[in-house]
Amino acid sequence: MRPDEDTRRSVPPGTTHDGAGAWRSRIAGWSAGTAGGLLTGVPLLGAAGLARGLGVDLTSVLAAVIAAAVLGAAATVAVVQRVPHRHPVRAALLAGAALGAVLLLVVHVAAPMPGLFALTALGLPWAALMVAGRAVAAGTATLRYWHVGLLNGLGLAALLAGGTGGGSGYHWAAAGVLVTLGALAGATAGELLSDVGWPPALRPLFDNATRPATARTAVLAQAGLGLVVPGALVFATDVLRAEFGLGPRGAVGVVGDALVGGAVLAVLLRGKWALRLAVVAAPAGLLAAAGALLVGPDPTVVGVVLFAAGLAVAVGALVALAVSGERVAAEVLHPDARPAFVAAASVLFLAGGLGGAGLLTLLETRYSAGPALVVAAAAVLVSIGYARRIRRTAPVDAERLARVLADEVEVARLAHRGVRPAALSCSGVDAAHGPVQVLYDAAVRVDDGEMVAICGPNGVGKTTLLRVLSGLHRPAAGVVRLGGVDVTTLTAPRRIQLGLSAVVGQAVFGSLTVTENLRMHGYTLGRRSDAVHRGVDAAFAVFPRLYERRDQVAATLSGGERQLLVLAKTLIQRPRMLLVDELSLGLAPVVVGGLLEMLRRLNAQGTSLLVVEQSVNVALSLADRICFMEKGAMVAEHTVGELTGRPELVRALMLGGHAPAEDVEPAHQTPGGEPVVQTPGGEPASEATRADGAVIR
Ligand SMILES: Nc1ncnc2c1ncn2[C@@H]1O[C@H](COP(=O)(O)OP(=O)(O)OP(=O)(O)O)[C@@H](O)[C@H]1O
Repeated sequence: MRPDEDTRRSVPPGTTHDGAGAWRSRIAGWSAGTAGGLLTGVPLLGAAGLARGLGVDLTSVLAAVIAAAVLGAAATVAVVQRVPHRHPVRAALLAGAALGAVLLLVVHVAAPMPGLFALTALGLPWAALMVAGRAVAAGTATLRYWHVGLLNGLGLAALLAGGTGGGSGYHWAAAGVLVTLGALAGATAGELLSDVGWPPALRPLFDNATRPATARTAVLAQAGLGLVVPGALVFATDVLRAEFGLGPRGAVGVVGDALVGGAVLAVLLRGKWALRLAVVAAPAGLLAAAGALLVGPDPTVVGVVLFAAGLAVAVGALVALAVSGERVAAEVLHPDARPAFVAAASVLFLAGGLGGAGLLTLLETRYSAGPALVVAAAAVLVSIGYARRIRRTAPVDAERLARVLADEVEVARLAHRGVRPAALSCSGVDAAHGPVQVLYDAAVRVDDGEMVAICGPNGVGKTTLLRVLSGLHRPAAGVVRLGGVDVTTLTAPRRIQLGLSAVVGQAVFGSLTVTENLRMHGYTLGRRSDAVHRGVDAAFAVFPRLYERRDQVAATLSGGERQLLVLAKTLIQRPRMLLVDELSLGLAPVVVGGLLEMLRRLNAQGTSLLVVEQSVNVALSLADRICFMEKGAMVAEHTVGELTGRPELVRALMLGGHAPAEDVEPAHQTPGGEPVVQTPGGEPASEATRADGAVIR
């Protein structure tokens, strides 16, 4: 498979938010949003009606809905990942229907209606969310239609629950199933009308979608928002009945009105002020709703109106917060990652909604409305914290995206002129080990056929950068390109298949012989038996010393021989680009000399190389160019010609990563001198002592 087949754009042509595709995308966005709102709202808002109809407590019904939705989500994602990606809704529909049928069979004798009801929750809401992810591929404009649809769907669900809430829960359940199936049909129609593609694989796209800090925050904020918005609606319906003495019809009616008010407010709170105003309006609304509870428990008009108004303001502000946060995040995300981002945000929104509905109602029925309101207030505060963080991180992420997009334009421009892109490059790379950030905006570039070395003091992040490049460590930000193709989200095995190999550590099987190690490696790459044998023979031809020890177990090899074996393994991979970490570490100069010779031969055969080296002398004897790292960032870059004969400059770069001011003029202006190193084996010719007393070779 060619690289561009694997990393092709997930947003096909014709899906932009302008031109002929615009109305289709908007219909898809709106219908998917409506379906999502209905499918979420009907089981949640109808739970109280069903509980009454069946004579069971509300918490049990909500628990059943949550369990069914989680099961449905897992099934939907599993099915969608295994069928042709062009028809996710139909696949999800099938999955939901099949699981629902099984569930119906199981519960038929005991309680048919809860089974039918659970069918509503099972899988179907997630189908709508899948559509949402695709619909928004059309652009951020469609996002707005999706959100409007979501509110419409939730409002419709409230009206439906209000209209039938006075009657039997059975009738409600039947009506709910019919309406949700209708909504899903609408979403399917949206899918058919829109030619938006679905990402080839969810996992890497979700990874990508949550990589910039802004997007990650916005996705997490959705969970809190979900908890408050759909969760609060269920809770509010119950509070209106229990505290204000309204009937079921009246309660959902008031909630429906509050939703309409919230939707109007969400539409009004737009632009750059939205994030600022919403963070004030949301707690104010919640406070007003809590204050209304103090006016109760008498069913006074003032109390109900104040409660509904507070709810409307809180919900509207939170939805505005969600939309603005999502829009800001979408703007700092690469267009390829946007659909997955919205899908991830939607899934968390619904998860928060289901969890919130269960939690708030449980607190309210077991204790009182007070603790439930405290939890809702905490969720609001967390969401507000997220909104503030989004404002802080967005400019940095936007700048980074601009750089990545500019890179892409440059790569395309050069390709158009027949110029080959860099063999390997990365830019804007941030990476952390747990909470400790190690790489800061790191960048490196290796041209075709070039040998580049990375030097720097211990612990500055050289190995971490190599692991990011080879796919062994997931960066928090940045982009890695192999031959101009973005491979940031590809796994290490996929990168090996695309020609990028890494020698990191001395990973060999100690109990296997040299030959077995090489064969095993060939098989793990998925090579056929004859190809593996040819690869092993080729490796032995290059490494006669290994051939002599072909039947010796790897555990008994010397350090240098083991390093040779690791290199031989990479030969079997036939890499276009090879990354090597600390080849000379702990080895005698004569052994290092032999290994370097091997690297030169590989390079002469067309392999580009990026080596991490502690020993600047080894780097000087091997590479065309040396990049110096300090505290997780590249601070200097020189050709070997510029460094040769300038030990002071080299020493300064190794000590602090920066060249002294008087020593940065081009090499041809400096007086000639002895090269720092002359021997290919990397024999040290000069030494420097760092501030911490360590000796730099
Ligand atoms: N798995 C890990 N868990 C936690 N911290 C780690 C881990 N690996 C590396 N680090 C830390 O990250 C920082 C950078 O480590 P890294 O190995 O990338 O540096 P380096 O420049 O390659 O160092 P050296 O030249 O000594 O090999 C160090 O402070 C190290 O302690």
